[in-house]
Amino acid sequence: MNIIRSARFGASTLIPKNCWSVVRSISSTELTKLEVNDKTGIAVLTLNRPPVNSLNLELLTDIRNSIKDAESNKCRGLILTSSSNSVFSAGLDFLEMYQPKEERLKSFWTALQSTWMTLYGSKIPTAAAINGHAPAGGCLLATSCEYRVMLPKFTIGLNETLIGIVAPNWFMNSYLNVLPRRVAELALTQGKMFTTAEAQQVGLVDDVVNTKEEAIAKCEEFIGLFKKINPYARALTKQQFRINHLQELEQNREQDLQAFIAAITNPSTQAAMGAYLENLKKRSK
Ligand SMILES: CCCCCCCC/C=C\CC(=O)SCCNC(=O)CCNC(=O)[C@H](O)C(C)(C)COP(=O)(O)OP(=O)(O)OC[C@H]1O[C@@H](n2cnc3c(N)ncnc32)[C@H](O)[C@@H]1OP(=O)(O)O
Repeated sequence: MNIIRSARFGASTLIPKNCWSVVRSISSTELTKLEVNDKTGIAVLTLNRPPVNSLNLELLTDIRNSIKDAESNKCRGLILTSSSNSVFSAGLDFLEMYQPKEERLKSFWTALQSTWMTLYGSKIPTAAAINGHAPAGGCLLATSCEYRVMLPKFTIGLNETLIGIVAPNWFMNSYLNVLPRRVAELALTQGKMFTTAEAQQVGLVDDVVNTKEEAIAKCEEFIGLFKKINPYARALTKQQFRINHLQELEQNREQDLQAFIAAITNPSTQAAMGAYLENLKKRSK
């Protein structure tokens, strides 16, 4: 086969010459698809864990690997979106946290920490095309990006207090990176889920559009703003804004893990989570 190398996005990428297409798959798993537009160099990472993209150990691991793949392929930016028409991500998978096995619980939280650090600290521009509901961990993914655009009539927010759990510092820091302190405090203490319109009003999302295609185009527009900016200067500037939050978790990973295990395995948390889950199941019937 006639193979050429893509000099633009990394020398290791092999492209069959006769099948050159604008959108090319970089990597894909059962749960995620990472595609790059060869014209723009912008990658789209689609979460694909039906029905609601709840974040379990495997999905978190695939998301982290995909971000690394986008970086190592020298993509010019990364857009996160969902294959669902109604849910961006339902947040952490309750089945990982309800009546858990300790070893799996540890791996799960460690994967979440790593995924967050990789996304929040990514050197390339990141954007979220929020084409569905984004509660809790879904909101964390979105707020870890640099730009958010959302479709109408969905909801987004950190609703942990409603479930009887406390969002860790780094969840709060991601929120505080986009929301004024008072708005964040009020929202977090109430477990508020913002409608799309409310989210735009408080600045939780930057833009609202009607379709997923428009959302991706808006994200591309945002990433395009950096076309003429030196990527090294851009990355270091972003890092200076985020380094304290990243270091705070990096230096306290073990304590954070132990705090999570203690909080989740506490009988009252398990009872609250069980009741929440039951309610969720009832609602979905
Ligand atoms: C260091 C200090 C201590 C740390 C403490 C822990 C901190 C971290 C804690 C939490 C972060 C989280 O992310 S917890 C997850 C929070 N997520 C939610 O509350 C969302 C719940 N889901 C919904 O509201 C809705 O499902 C939806 C709006 C996202 C979509 O609604 P829709 O009507 O489209 O779908 P259904 O409700 O019918 O759901 C379909 C199906 O999926 C199951 N489901 C939904 N969400 C989850 C989930 N997060 N995990 C696992 N499963 C989920 C739902 O039960 C349905 O299942 P069945 O079809 O089997 O009934």
